[in-house]
Amino acid sequence: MKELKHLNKYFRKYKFKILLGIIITIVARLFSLAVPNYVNASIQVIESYLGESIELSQAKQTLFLYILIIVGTALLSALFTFLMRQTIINVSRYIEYDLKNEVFDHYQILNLNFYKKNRIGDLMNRISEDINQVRMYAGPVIMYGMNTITTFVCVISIMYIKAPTLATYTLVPLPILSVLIYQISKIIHQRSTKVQEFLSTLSTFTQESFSGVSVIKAYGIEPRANQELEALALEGKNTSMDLAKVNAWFFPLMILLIGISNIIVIYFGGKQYLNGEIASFGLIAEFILYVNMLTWPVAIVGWLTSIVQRAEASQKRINEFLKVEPAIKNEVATETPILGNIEFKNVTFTYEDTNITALKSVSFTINAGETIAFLGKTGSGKSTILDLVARLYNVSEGQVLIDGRPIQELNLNSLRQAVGAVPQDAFLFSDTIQNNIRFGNEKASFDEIVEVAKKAVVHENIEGFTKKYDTILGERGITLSGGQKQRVSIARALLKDPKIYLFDDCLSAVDTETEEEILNNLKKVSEEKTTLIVSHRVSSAKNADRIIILEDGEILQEGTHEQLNSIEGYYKELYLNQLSEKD
Ligand SMILES: Nc1ncnc2c1ncn2[C@@H]1O[C@H](COP(=O)(O)OP(=O)(O)OP(=O)(O)O)[C@@H](O)[C@H]1O
Repeated sequence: MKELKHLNKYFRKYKFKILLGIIITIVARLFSLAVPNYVNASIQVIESYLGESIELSQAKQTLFLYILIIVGTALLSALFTFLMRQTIINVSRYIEYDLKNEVFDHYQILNLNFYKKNRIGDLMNRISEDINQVRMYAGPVIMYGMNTITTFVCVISIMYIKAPTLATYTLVPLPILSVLIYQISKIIHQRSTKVQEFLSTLSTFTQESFSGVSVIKAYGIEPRANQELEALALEGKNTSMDLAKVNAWFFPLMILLIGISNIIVIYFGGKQYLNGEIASFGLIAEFILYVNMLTWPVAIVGWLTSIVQRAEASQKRINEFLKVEPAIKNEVATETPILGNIEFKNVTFTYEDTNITALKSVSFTINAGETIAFLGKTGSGKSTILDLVARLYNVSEGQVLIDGRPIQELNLNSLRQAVGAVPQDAFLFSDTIQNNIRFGNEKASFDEIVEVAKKAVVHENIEGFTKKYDTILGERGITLSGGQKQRVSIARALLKDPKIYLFDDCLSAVDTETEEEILNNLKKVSEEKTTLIVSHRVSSAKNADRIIILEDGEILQEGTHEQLNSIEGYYKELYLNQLSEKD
């Protein structure tokens, strides 16, 4: 129960609702307790009439009254049972909502390394399936737990007050039932965990097959994919059958034990009645009803125990992530305006997960308003520089300074607001094109969106779609070409109108003519902005104020196009190569 303590703050938050729920539960049970008593009383009325101690009309009148009481209390009990669910189950839904928000908010502040270390499926599972298990603890366990305790205390007390010997005989099978159900619940739990794990494997497999369907088809490996799925499905069938077998024992066992208890009541009750130890056989009927009232709570004890165990395991998984401290924290409460001067002072950066040192003692200065291009072979550290400017990671050694201040002394929000990043793999949401661009500035008008789309040279493409800017993208809609995606992503950054632009190889899928047009537009837009362009093409870099060539995380060359072109080296070679390719 150590892990579940995390929920105490929520229990405190909803304490009045929970208290009300508990009171309602007790009231509901008390009303239901009236039924067996009046069934007994009704039988006694019939006994009295048969014994000729009361008249028929009097018997009818009393019976009518008792039946009204039985129906009335049953209805009231049903009403309060409904209210019980409405209060306690609602509280569990509130707690589920709060916990989901807490976990999601925490996910949001964790940095990219966390997402590298953990699989998306696992993150999704913890925020959905695990929280659902925990909800079962916060709702049904409290509700059925209270119900069980109230029923137990009241029913057993009444039974002992009315007929202690018969009560003892009647209750004997119940602990056996409880232990058996607990054992079965445990096996059910183990086997359903296996089924859950299997379902997770199956959904990962199918999701990958659907996402990679074009590769599967292109390589003609459908039969292999089918075989793999068949093997998985067979395993799934076996695990599900194992679960079904043990599930099949649950209800027959309960019915058997209820039956045994009923027989005990009838046998011993009947004997006692014949011996004159109990006054009326109405009491036997009353006890049969009590036994039936007790059976479900007894059976449920095992079920509740397994829910608590499952919730504890799930909360442990949730707590593991909640305990992860964000590596990048906002340490400055007040906003810090940003002008756009950037300085790298002997920056060394090693990726934690791969231990790759992507940058080795890199130093350069970029003045606000300058455009700098970064070129170099793949893996030379270009994208890493952009990530460090946006403080997606903290540097390992050295310092990144923005406007002369260490980057960690800036308000993180102000920094991220000041940066307009266009990543290498443009990510677009399953939404309209318009909303995808508006992501850069929620308040932008439609005209402003069109204007940036024109600058990113994607307006005409968008106009070509039937629904134009309302075209839905992604899984539910059309798939844009790589170049179109990149340009929508550029439009999004332009709409943000930031102080610093970070363009990470974002024209790689665009033909050179369009590239030129976009670069000309960008030049106008980014005149007063600090612009960092990462590219593999000289055409994207040649107009920059300065070009930095990286190799293996170190600066190899630095200068203007003319300067670098006048000396032998990587840049000139690349320029000549690309020039001849163009010709
Ligand atoms: N998120 C990451 N986790 C671990 N290692 C990384 C990560 N991103 C990059 N690396 C490694 O760091 C090195 C530099 O990568 P980076 O992406 O900065 O290079 P790049 O010059 O932008 O390459 P490209 O031109 O192919 O985009 C590479 O060796 C890469 O494998």
